[in-house]
Amino acid sequence: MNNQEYKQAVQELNLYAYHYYVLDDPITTDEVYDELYHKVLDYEINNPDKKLNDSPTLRVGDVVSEKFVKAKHLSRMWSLEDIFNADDLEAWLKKTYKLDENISFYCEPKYDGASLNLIYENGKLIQGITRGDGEEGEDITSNVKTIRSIPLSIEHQGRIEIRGEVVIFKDDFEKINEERLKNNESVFANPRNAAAGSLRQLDSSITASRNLVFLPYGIGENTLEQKLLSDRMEYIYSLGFKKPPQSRLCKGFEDIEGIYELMKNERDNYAMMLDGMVIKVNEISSQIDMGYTVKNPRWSVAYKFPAVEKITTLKEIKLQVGRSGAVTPVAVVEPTDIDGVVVERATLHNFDEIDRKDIRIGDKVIILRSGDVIPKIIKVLEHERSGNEQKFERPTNCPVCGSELLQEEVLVKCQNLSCEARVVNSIIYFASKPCLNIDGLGNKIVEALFNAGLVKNVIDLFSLTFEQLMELDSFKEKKSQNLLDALEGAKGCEYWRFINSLGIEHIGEVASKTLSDAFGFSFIDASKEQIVECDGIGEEMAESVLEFIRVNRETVLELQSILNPLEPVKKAEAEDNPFKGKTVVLTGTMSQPRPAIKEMLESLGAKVSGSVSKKTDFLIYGEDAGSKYDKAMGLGVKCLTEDEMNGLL
Ligand SMILES: NC(=O)c1ccc[n+]([C@@H]2O[C@H](COP(=O)([O-])OP(=O)(O)OC[C@H]3O[C@@H](n4cnc5c(N)ncnc54)[C@H](O)[C@@H]3O)[C@@H](O)[C@H]2O)c1
Ligand SMILES: [Zn+2]
Repeated sequence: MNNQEYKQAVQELNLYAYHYYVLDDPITTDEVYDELYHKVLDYEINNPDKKLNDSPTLRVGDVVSEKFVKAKHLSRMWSLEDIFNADDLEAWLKKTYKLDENISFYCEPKYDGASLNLIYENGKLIQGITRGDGEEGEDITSNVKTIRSIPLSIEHQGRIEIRGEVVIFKDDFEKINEERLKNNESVFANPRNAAAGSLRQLDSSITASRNLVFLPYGIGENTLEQKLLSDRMEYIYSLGFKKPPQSRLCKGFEDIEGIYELMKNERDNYAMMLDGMVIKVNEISSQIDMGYTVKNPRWSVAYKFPAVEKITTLKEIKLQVGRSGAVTPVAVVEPTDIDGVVVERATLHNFDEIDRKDIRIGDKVIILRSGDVIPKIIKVLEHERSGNEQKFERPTNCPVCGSELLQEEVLVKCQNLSCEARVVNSIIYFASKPCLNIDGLGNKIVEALFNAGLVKNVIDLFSLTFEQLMELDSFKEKKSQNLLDALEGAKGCEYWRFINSLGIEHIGEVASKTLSDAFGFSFIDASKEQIVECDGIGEEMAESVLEFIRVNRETVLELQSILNPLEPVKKAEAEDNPFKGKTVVLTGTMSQPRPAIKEMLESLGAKVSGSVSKKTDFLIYGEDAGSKYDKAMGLGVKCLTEDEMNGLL
């Protein structure tokens, strides 16, 4: 890097930082930012006399937005030096041991959110301030007071600054985006932006609606006497703050690498996004001796995880037609390795989102892949356009059957009930695990059956003959017989499976069970009033059921007579007990398989649900409980061990 390039890089970094910190709308990935930042840092080490005053290496964060009233921190807030691999760690440890040999390390997750400083005096929360430039930030006290994991009063009387990260849990983030798509609003790029943007709202009621969570990671000004950071943090948790989902005291390199690997491998299972692990010297007296650079503590470092966001090129937009006829756009991108997985396709949500973001073929885009969620395009890099990018034309006809498409609110739908895509996908759905669970009826086979003209709907499946199957390519005796056996085996299924397999819009496994339990075979004659009385079934779902039955009554009856499902037995009313009528979630390893415990609880009249929400009454946890436990604690749900549960019975 020469001086000219250095000056340019500083400008570029400052522009990135402004979009990231002030506007909460980054225009590049952390990876690109970090790489350039380190080049700038190297240049400055070699050319200290050329260092620019506005270099990002000299500053924490960015200027404070004028939208808010400014407020000073009692003691300064810092950034963190970052490292990326075992060699960096070794070098960092060497440097740190030189300052003090007798140290140990406290490791905890690096949360990817927005930093916040809380000031308490005489046991009362008096101010909440964003980090800002480290000296002063934005006074967002009224927003902060809406966050339920921030106690408004604590038992500690002395003046104290408690620092932490404000995050949005990953599944809340998905829900917010789903909701925004439904309301025709643009989606948040990632949980970090959503958290930072929600925290820095001028209208506190918006902050309050976003389910933000505060995780403390440090202490500023204080009068504490504990000599170890880990003891101080324990004390903070005891005041009513959330604990990290993982933390460990480490002696040195081996220990640190061990817990780093563990957190990195588990990162998808935590409720919140992590972008690394933070290592801190545990002895407070050593921390004080080591002190700070202009920007970072010398006693701490961020050990980053591999990036989950990458820049790639959008090559093509393909169209997919689902079983409901909904046509969705799918992005085909230049194959890109993200944390060990090559990503070639990404979701674009819907056509309105393409228009809103003005996504064009040939654009450079940021894609995010985290956990098992489908990779998404979260951002178009408009400033990188060459002018050769092509606008995408919204389809007017079904890409599969050619019939005219209809716009239904935010969805674009093929109305043709015998459209191959609709038929094939609905048969695949019919045979899938949570429906009739018919082995051997995947994509390829259903397509072959459809193309041979043997199957035009699910009822046709049950008149297939051995001879017909044998005439198909790739079908030999065994495969043909297996398929016929599997179809025969679907008969006599549980009634809820039958309901679920119909593919009624908005009616999934849980609702199917509810309807089956509530109505049994008279499900088909239930009225809207009766249906909405069921727990967890709203107006929209009820209307969807009625509309489906109205149109498909004959088919449903015919299918029922073919499948001959078991009539659900009405459960005897359970005797009074602490779980009756309550919603319970199970997590972790227990003394018996979870389905057995689920059944036991259901027989007591409890509803056992798969995910934790505000409506959950109890979480019952076994060993190695992960994100569900964190989430339940965050929401204040009563958490019981298996023994405690048994104790209540
Ligand atoms: N994409 C972009 O355009 C862009 C622009 C600027 C900065 N960035 C990103 O921001 C990073 C630099 O920003 P920074 O100065 O905020 O530093 P940082 O995010 O690397 O580290 C410091 C911050 O980490 C947070 N943190 C989370 N968990 C913590 C824990 N357990 N202990 C201590 N702190 C914890 C705190 O908020 C703290 O202020 C860069 O690495 C870059 O990836 C990206
Ligand atoms: Zn079609």
